[in-house]
Amino acid sequence: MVSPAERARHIDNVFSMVARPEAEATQTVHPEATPLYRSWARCVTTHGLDPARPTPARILPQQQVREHRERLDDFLRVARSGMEDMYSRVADLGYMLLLTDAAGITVDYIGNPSQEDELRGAGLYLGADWNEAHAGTCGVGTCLIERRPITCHQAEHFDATHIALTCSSAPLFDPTGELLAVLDVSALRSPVGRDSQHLAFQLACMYAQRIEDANFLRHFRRHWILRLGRGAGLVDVSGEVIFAFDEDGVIAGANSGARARAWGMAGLPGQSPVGRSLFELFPAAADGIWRLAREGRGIDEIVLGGEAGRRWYATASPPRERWRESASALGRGVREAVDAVQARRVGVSGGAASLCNAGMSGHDGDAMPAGAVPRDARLGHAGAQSAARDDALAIGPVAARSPRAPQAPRHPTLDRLAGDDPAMTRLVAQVRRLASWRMNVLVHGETGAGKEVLARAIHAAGPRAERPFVAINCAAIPDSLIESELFGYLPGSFTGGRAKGARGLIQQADGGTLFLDEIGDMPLHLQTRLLRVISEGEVLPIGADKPVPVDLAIVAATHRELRERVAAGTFREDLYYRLAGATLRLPALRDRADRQWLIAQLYADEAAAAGGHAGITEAALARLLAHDWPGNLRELRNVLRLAIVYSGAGPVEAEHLPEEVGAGGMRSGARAGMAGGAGRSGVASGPGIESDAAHPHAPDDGASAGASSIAAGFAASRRAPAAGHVDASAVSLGDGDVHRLVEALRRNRWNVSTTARELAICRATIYRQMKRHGIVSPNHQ
Ligand SMILES: Nc1ncnc2c1ncn2[C@@H]1O[C@H](COP(=O)(O)OP(=O)(O)OP(=O)(O)O)[C@@H](O)[C@H]1O
Repeated sequence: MVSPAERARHIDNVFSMVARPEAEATQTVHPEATPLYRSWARCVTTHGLDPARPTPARILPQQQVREHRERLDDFLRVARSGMEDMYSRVADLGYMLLLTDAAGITVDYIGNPSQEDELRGAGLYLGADWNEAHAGTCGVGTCLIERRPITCHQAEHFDATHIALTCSSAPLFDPTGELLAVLDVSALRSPVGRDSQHLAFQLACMYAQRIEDANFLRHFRRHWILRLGRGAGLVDVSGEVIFAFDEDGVIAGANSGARARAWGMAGLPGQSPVGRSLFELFPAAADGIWRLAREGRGIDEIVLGGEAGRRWYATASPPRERWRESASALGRGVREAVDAVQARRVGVSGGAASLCNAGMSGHDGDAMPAGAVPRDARLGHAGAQSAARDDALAIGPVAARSPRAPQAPRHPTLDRLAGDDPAMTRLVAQVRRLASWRMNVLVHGETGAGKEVLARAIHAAGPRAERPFVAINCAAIPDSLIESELFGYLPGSFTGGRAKGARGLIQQADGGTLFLDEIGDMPLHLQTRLLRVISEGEVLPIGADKPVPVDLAIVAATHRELRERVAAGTFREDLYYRLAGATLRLPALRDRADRQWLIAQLYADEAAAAGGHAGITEAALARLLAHDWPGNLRELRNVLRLAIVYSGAGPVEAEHLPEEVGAGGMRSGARAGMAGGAGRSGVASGPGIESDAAHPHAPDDGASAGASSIAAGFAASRRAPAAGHVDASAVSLGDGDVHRLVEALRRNRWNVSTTARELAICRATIYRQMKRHGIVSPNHQ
């Protein structure tokens, strides 16, 4: 209990400190407590709080607490297991734990049930509001503002009702770097000395990091993971630095440690590493990282190049989710499949592996492009594989003796982009003509159709090939960071910036190509600044008063219909015309006549990376050709990669493919027809003259209308909303994402949790999207 005399002393102290100049006041306190005294000043001047007028704990009603909890969704489950573990270590010391969201509302708590009344009275309870504006200076509220761990011990609280408490709080960030929650360890009673809380503070930091990393790994469960640490012993379980990357080595996510250190480690100026290639960041370690990732080996020591060539220990692991999902779908042990591949890789003789090699012997063991193997050799190989297997090979084996040397992924050049698809051939021919001109290019195409691959090929084919290619995903960078990422900033121009300032991505692309992916998602105010960059040829970093000249070729890409966005007023028309010097439309994979060629190309790539493989049977190829590939080339690559693993030493057979591949999904053209022509291909010389006549290979709307039951469902929904159908008036049918969402919901019988897991987004997002687009489950109509 706090005595009246202690209260009075505290109130006097707060008033006298707040009345003094900040520099003078903070000199009198523990250096780690200075943010708390800044908070006292804010409480008086900004929040209008009075330490003499106690504010009782504000506990939100259950319904509101539920809403706050729902917004955090799966994260809460991850956090809960971390909290339970932490609580088991601190319960005996009289501590309890709170988890608040970014608004300071307590969304979870664990405390001693026998103290419940006392904890509730002190606000250490579910639903309590610890936002500084309400509760005054406190661990959670001040941590939310400072965005760093903090201890608020006893009389460092602002409100006299809290001065018996001690609280240590640490922030948790989501995978994009947005503040998500605060983990707090508090006690009703504690020794007077602040140092007594040192261990509680360290535990809060450690568990916050663990929970954050667990959430990061859950979020990126479909990505490859690279962990780096300074000590070999711990890196496997708790890398200080974690990157998630895709099959091309492009970084999709970086944990707090990686965001803070990536560029220091690489010896380059500070920017978000997201969207960069790991191999661009750490060229010296590229081979080592790739080998670790591919071969799933244990911990390796690598030299990254930056930080004066310091050594780091690294582990890399393959995507967790894809393996698990497919393992259960195919009813087969992952271990067994991986072992088979590894046996082949290390050249285990005997059994299927040697038979596979024997079948290849007439070809000197060289890696052959898939599909280039003579027919009789393929049949001979298939016969050697298994007498019981009567399915002939449609795509031949890739030699086991010449695995692709571990290396950074290669980007296909223009001549590798098209087989005999007339629209793609025409597109490539036109890109060749465009490449030597200084013209901005806008690429339309569905997700995974190869927009970035095309952008890189354009860059590589032009006079800027030796200069930088800088890619930025406008949708992946949080709004709060995109401006500084793009334009850079001068020292001290915003809170949280680096002391030395940083060059923006635009400046880094000077002389080369800037690839702006998902340009349709760029916020309007940044569109205005980008327009200036393009029209004036100069960039104004944040905090600068003089612009810096830049020479850029810009390739922008989007899966949205930008012209619709212009019409809706969400995309600047003048910027659209600046970007669309030439507009290229990449066809969807299902619309391409060279599908088989592409399957062979990607298979050859994947098989070589796996150290050789035995080919693809005709039955499997038939399924691959029949599939409608909503995820386009990215999906194809993933399916082939996994099939190679599952098929072990034998060829890929139909059973090695995920169930949905070629199992009678929507047929070619249907989805593209509904998606407002996103699947059309061709090139127009300017945005104004694009028309269907310019796209002889555009899908025929008539043919697509009745194509499948799902398409028919959509057609019906245009006429009258029906059970399980979208209210078409509320939906932009040009938006492929909406279709994908509805399809996923249907596939999962409108189970939002299962759909959320499948699409790797949180349930709250799905509910939001359903509401926004008027998607109603049949159960609720
Ligand atoms: N022509 C190609 N040859 C080989 N692989 C390709 C080709 N085009 C695309 N890919 C593969 O498909 C994947 C997706 O390609 P890319 O990232 O260029 O697609 P995107 O259209 O930019 O996707 P998003 O819309 O999601 O940004 C790449 O990782 C690459 O492996």
